[in-house]
Amino acid sequence: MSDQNFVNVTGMTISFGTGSKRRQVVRDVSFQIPKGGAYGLIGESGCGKSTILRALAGLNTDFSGTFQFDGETVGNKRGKPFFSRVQMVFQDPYASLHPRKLVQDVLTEPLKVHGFDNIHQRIDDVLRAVGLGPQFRFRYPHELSGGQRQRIAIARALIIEPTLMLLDEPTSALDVSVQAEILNLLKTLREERGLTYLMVSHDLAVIAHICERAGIMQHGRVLEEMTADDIRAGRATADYTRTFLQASLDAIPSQE
Ligand SMILES: Nc1ncnc2c1ncn2[C@@H]1O[C@H](COP(=O)(O)OP(=O)(O)OP(=O)(O)O)[C@@H](O)[C@H]1O
Repeated sequence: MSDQNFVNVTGMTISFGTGSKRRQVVRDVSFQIPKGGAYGLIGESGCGKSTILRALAGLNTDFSGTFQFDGETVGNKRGKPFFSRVQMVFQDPYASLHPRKLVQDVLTEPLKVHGFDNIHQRIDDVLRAVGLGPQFRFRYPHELSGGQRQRIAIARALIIEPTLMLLDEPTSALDVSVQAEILNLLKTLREERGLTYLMVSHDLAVIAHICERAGIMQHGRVLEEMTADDIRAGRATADYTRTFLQASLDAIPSQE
């Protein structure tokens, strides 16, 4: 398979509940991401964005449709080789870091699981890569700001050198000024390491800053795909997208 389809999701449908309470929350969603590309899923709360990300990450394997990654169809069971290449960063850095673990331990764990050597060097390197010094090794999460915590969560994902990062609203729990710093960090890391991103957000400005293309979602469906330029220019085809864009356009910074 060519690099054009590093990630290829086809006809993904996800339901929750049983019997009369069964409800489809993701309906026939398809999208592709080239290697090194960044794709966004945007939509209002509850439209199914995180459910898609969780399914791709293997946190919910009960879906229909196919997920091909780097030329191979990913089955229901995700083994270690999959997680050494695909890592997820969650929305809330307060919830995602164990309160009683030193940063050093948080970063050592994935290295041990995936059999990496040179642990101390790798920790120093990844801390530098996310803009933190080696002294952060000996801090607990409660000694860190929200932005620093999210940098550690990104470092934890990055330290095993994945190729695909699944980013679930990685800045929405942060103050606005810190959001920009983390977005710029994600942008730099992607450029430096050739990472591929799938990012979920309800915020068009965030998506337009990071992604080249995005699917606009409503009620579990992708209504239309747009480029970041389309988003900035407010070029939408579907009525819902037009309204959604209009409400957010003022917040989108122009491309530098
Ligand atoms: N494990 C689950 N069991 C039942 N329903 C679920 C489950 N997970 C998600 N849902 C429902 O699926 C729908 C989509 O949720 P999802 O979290 O994917 O939305 P979202 O677009 O990411 O919104 P948000 O930004 O608020 O997280 C919601 O109605 C949610 O209540």
